[in-house]
Formats: sequence, C-alpha cells, structure tokens
Amino acid sequence: MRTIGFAKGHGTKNDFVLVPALDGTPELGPDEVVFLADRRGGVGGDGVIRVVPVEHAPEEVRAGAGDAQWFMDYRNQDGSVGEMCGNGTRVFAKYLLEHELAGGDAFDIATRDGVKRMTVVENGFQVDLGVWRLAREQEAAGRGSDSVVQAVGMPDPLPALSIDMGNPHNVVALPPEFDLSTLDLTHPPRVDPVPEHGSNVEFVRAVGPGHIAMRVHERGVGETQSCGTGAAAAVVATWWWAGRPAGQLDWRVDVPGGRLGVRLDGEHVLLSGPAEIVATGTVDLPE
Ligand SMILES: N[C@@H](CCC[C@H](N)C(=O)O)C(=O)O
Repeated sequence: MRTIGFAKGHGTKNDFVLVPALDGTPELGPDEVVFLADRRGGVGGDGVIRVVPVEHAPEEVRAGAGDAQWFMDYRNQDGSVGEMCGNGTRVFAKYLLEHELAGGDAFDIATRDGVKRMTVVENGFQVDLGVWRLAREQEAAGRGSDSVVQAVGMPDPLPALSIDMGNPHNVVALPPEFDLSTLDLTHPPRVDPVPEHGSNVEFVRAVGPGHIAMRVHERGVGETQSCGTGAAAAVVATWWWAGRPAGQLDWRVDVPGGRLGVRLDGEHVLLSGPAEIVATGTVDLPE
C-alpha cells in the first residue's frame, strides 16, 4: 500500500485534490486519479493536481518553463489530462505560498499550456491565462458562430462559439430571461460538430453591462460549480458577439460557486478570484 500526502482546496468551489510531489513522486496513473477524485470512496474533487518541481516535469513542459519553479500537473476527475485549469492555478499558487515554496507578490507557474503569471490581488490571485483564440476563425467571422449546442432543458439547439483558452471551450448564449437553473447538466451537452478532443461547454446569460452568469459542463468531469478558463471563454465570446467594445474590458462572471473577475488586456485574458486550502492529510492509494 502507498500512503501519500494531500491537500484539498477550491476556487469558487471548483475543487481539487493537491498532491505534493516534491521529489517528482508520487506519479499518479489514471486509476489513482479517479480514486483520489471520487467523492465517496476517495478524497473528492473535480480534478487532481500534482505539485511538481519543474526539473521533474515532462521535457515539453521543462523546455518552455522559463523562470517557473513549479509545474501544475492537472488531471480531470475521470483521469484524463487537461492542458490548463484557471481555478486550479489560483489554488496551486495558494498552496505554494502557504508552504513557502514561492514568495512575493508575483511568480510564474508552468502548465501544459505554457507559463502562467500569478499575481497576488485583494480577493485572491490573478492569473494571466495568455492569448485567446477562435478555434475556427473564418467560420466564426462569417456566421458569428461555428458550432451548435443542445442540452437537456434548452428548448432548441443554439449556435455556439469554439474558443481555445489553452483548453477547448464551446460557449452558447441563452436569452437574458432564460433561467439557467432549468438546464439539466447531469447529461453531457451535445456539440455539433463533435470536438475532436472533447470540449468544456459554457451556458451564458447576460446580466448587465460587463456582467454575465454561466453554468458549465466540463470535459472529463461533468457539471462543476465554476470553471476559470470557461469564465474567460464566456467573456471573450460575449464581448466578441457584442462587436468587441473597447470600453468594456472588465467583466464579472457569476458561477454557481461564486464570482470571478475577467479582464481583457489586448489579446490576453486575466482571471481573478479567490483560492482556499481547506484540509490536509494522508491517504492510502489502493493496490
Ligand atoms: N476547471 C478548470 C478547467 C479544467 C480542465 C477542463 N475540464 C478540461 O478538460 O479542459 C478551470 O478552472 O479552468
């Protein structure tokens, strides 16, 4: 039996099991990730994050790590690898500071989507998520959308926009009067065309100027209380559909687990919000 240390944390209730791997171990296979993320038989979380010194990161991460000292090795609840996790970066940063593995008001962390700059801010952390991209620019520019999404509780399939935030998203806008709580996200939404590598899907409703509400169905997880890269994609899509207004660069995003801030800074997207570590302990991995 292998006994490992863990911490449990969340960012707007998008929750993670953090596993310190300070000498590069433990490695975790998909079954061990599924066990740790299991809310009944394991610790429980939307994802599992290993805290890995960059020198023990995979070669492709090390090559682009710059000055970053730590690699956020993120896995989804189903054991699959995710390139990026916006809420995860803040919880990871909180863990590093609490354990004096990082210091100061700003530092870099390495992810599978490159280096992310973390800054301590009043309500938690801000992360520079990097440059957003339309996944199918020509098609989106022509039609205003490039895919169609249908979920249980939506009267009809609706056009959506595929956005690359380092990981894949499809954002669908619902009418402002639509009650998001009527969606049934226990069933995965259908996205057409079917994304080659799967997709996170955001259901968005405008609340007011610079203010949206959303629910999200995450690839490899199911519905979560929050998704940082999803909030960023939702803002980008809403702003893009609105004709890219220069005066509307700061956004609030209400998610079931709380509120996130998103700032559009040139082509970069900055995400801010809280991060909490709520427990630490040890756990025995099954044989
Ligand atoms: N919750 C995350 C995104 C986690 C990864 C996602 N499920 C994927 O597979 O792309 C966030 O806060 O960004």
